[in-house]
Amino acid sequence: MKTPRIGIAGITGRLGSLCAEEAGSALSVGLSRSADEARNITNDAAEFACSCDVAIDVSHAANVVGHARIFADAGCAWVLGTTGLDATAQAAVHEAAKRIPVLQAANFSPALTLFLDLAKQLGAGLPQYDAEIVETHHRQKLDAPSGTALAIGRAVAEGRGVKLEDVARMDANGLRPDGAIGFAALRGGQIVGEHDLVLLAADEQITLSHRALDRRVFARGALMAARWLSGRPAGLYSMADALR
Ligand SMILES: NC(=O)C1=CN([C@@H]2O[C@H](COP(=O)(O)OP(=O)(O)OC[C@H]3O[C@@H](n4cnc5c(N)ncnc54)[C@H](OP(=O)(O)O)[C@@H]3O)[C@@H](O)[C@H]2O)C=CC1
Ligand SMILES: O=C(O)C1=N[C@H](C(=O)O)C[C@H](O)C1
Repeated sequence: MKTPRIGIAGITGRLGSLCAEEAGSALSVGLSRSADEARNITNDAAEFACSCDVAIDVSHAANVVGHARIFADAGCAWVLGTTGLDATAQAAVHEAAKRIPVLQAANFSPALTLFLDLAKQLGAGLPQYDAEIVETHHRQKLDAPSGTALAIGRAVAEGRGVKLEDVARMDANGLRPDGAIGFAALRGGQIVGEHDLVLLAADEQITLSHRALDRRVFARGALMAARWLSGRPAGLYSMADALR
């Protein structure tokens, strides 16, 4: 099978630039708000989508609705790692997945992908324990809580047979309701990404921790996902699907 041509949306960014390095000769095009012909970077999403077989999108949530339509029209596969999506953007992702293969992952790390399974198990096995999710990221990060923290929360909620939207506690003011899943976000320095899931009872607590030590772990995961996704049927896939 031929190597897919890889495009990177957000190619000038912290993660996008590492994805470009990892893609090597498979990199066919980049997308940025500032075109740079010498580096084969366009600012036209439609031109971008026609110049690659699979787009790795690590840009900004504000672009997701537009990318969903443009990538689906062009028929290019979409690896979506951008976080901070609102309900409208998420709905656009679901619509696009009816027409093209889409792999959406808030975190491309293989270990973090397994963490989500463990979080679901812990949620199911310890339904009465207070669940708290603490994440820490570099000072430049725009969205909070992180997409990964929300994915961990969704996994715990799924294990408990509830919807995260019904039990999420974003603000610790007031008495903690039973069954709440709490979130706390810290921002500072150049922390690549830290996530802790803590389950607390009166007589014990358990903490599941993940530390991304090098942002390259995400870039490598994104490239693996892109190679896996290219040529698949339309549908919405996860990192877990790619790692199976
Ligand atoms: N799934 C995963 O494993 C990971 C996901 N992420 C997510 O990827 C995204 C990018 O992260 P990161 O690389 O750190 O961010 P950066 O800010 O470093 O890069 C994002 C790039 O997107 C471009 N961009 C396009 N539109 C906008 C906009 N409206 N506002 C700001 N930037 C825009 C910018 O490039 P230009 O100015 O050239 O257009 C910018 O360089 C985030 O959503 C982050 O949470 C991050 C790490 C891991
Ligand atoms: O913005 C980041 O840096 C990261 N974003 C992702 C998220 O929001 O979960 C993944 C990782 O934690 C790094």
